[in-house]
Parts: sequence; structure tokens; C-alpha cells
Amino acid sequence: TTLTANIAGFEFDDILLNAAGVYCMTTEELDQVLTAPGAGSLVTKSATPSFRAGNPAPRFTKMPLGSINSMGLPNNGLDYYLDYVITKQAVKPLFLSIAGLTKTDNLAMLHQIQASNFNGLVELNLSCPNVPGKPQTAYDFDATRAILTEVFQFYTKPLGVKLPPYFDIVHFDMVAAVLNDFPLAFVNTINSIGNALAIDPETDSVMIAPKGGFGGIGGEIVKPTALANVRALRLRLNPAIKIIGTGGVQTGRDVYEHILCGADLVSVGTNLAFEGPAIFDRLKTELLAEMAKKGYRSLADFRGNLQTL
Ligand SMILES: C=Cc1c(C(=O)O)[nH]c(=O)[nH]c1=O
Repeated sequence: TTLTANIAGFEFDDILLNAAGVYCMTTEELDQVLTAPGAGSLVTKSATPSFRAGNPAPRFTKMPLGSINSMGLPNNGLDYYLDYVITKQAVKPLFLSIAGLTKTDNLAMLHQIQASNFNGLVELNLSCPNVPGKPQTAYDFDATRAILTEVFQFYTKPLGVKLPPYFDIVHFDMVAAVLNDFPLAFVNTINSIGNALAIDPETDSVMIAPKGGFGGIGGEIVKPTALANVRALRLRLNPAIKIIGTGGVQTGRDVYEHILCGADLVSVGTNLAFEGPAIFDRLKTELLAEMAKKGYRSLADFRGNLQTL
């Protein structure tokens, strides 16, 4: 049985990786994902041009059925992550995530990456929900079209976008109409469901400090929304635009469902944070068992084959 995927000519011989933000802040964390059995790649914490401390703690908390976070884009700056992926890119195809606070920052970082020795894949994060005063770009379809237009005037290396969840069929149509106009290598869907609220039953208090407790949620609770976004975009996007499915993965069956909806790679956030990199080998084992039960020998046997009634 083979678990392979191909994005922009890169062959992945395992299809699991971390979700940006989890196990990817430091080179030590990144090395744990790089060497984890079952993980076929990794993505760095979304980078800004320079170091950011991020929001005050507590800013990432476990809650029933998942997690809530308002990290506020803490990161060690683009150079730190660019150096890491350049050093390690011979090992396996790697993703470098960027999340500039302005279009200018994003374009400047992409110019630097274009001129660098990094030949892997860039994930342009258009969906960070936790920078006070900054909207999630990908909820503004004109702004999304505008930045991608400028990016593809000079950026020639493989690039994809990290999308927020959409909750309206017409929004699926609208974002796909924008994305299909660009030579994207992939989309990664979903980012956390933004600006939710969780309450601590002991203290009757919110669970995280920033933004009065409002934060993005992930984990088991978001799986139905994640699967819907993978499915909706797979049905609408050019086949050349591959999909990384993210959201609600905690078992091999969850990985299987993301693939059934059309995902090529599957990334794990909340449950990786809780369980650690050993989760990748467990998920791979469980996925292989699920495939064996169904008689499938490769992901191509069932990718996108969700049945409708
Ligand atoms: C890059 C910022 C993000 C953050 C963050 O750093 O607060 N949290 C998320 O759930 N998604 C993000 O995209």
C-alpha cells in the first residue's frame, strides 16, 4: 500500500504534516516533525519579516472537543525559518509559511524567498484571525485577488494559500473563482474557526487572555467544517491546484475522510499539540488499516470519491 502525493512536482511518500503554528516555532520542534515516522513534510510557523512576541498568555488552551488560541503571530522572523528550510530541504519537500501584517510585508518576504536558495513550497497565510485590528484577508475576495495578482507578477516558485473556513456556498464559489485565476500549487483548508469564545466552568472566565477571550478554535469540533471546505474547494478548483486538508484530525479515519473529500496531504494541529509527533505514526497505521478494510491499495483509489445520496 502506498501513501503518496504530488504537489508542484514534489513527491511526498507520506501524506501527514503539522499544521502551521503547531510544533514549528523553533528548530528543535521542527526537527521533531522532520524526523517523525509517518510525517511526510512540515510547515514552519507563519513568519513575519522580523521577530514577534505575539499576544499575552494564556493564549493557547485545551477546551472540550478541541483548542482555542489567540497566539497573535509570535515567530522568530522570516530569516530564522528560511535558514531552516534551506538547510533541510534536501531531506524532503518542505513548506515555509508567511503571514505578513501588510501586503507590503508579504511581497517583501516573497521577494526575499524568490531570491533565496529555498526551492520548496511557500504557504501564504491569508487567514490569521488573531492579530488585533487585522482582518482575515481571505474573507475579502478583492483583497485576495489583489495580493495574488501582485505576487504572481514576480514569484515563480511553488506557492499555495492557507484559507479560513467559509460557511456560505456562495463564498465557496467566490473564493474558487479568485483562486482559479492563479497558478497556485495548492490551497490549505481550513485555518482555525476564528473568534470563538470558551468559558472556564470553575471561574466563569474566558480561557485565553487576548481579545477578551476571543480566539480561533481547532480540533474535533471543527471537523465537519473542515471536511466541507475541502470538499467544496475540490469540486470547484482546477485539478492542478492540490489541497492540503486541515481540521479535526485525531484518527486515521479522520485522515481518510479528508482524502475522501479530495485532500492530497493532511495536516494536524490541535491533536498534534496534545499528543506530540508520535501522533503521525498512529494516524498512518490507522489510515492503512482503514484502507485495508476497504480494499484500497493507494490514495488514488479513493481520493475525492465521497459518495452522495
Ligand atoms: C498566523 C497566525 C495564526 C494564529 C496565531 O498566531 O494567533 N492562530 C491561528 O489559529 N491561525 C493563524 O493563522
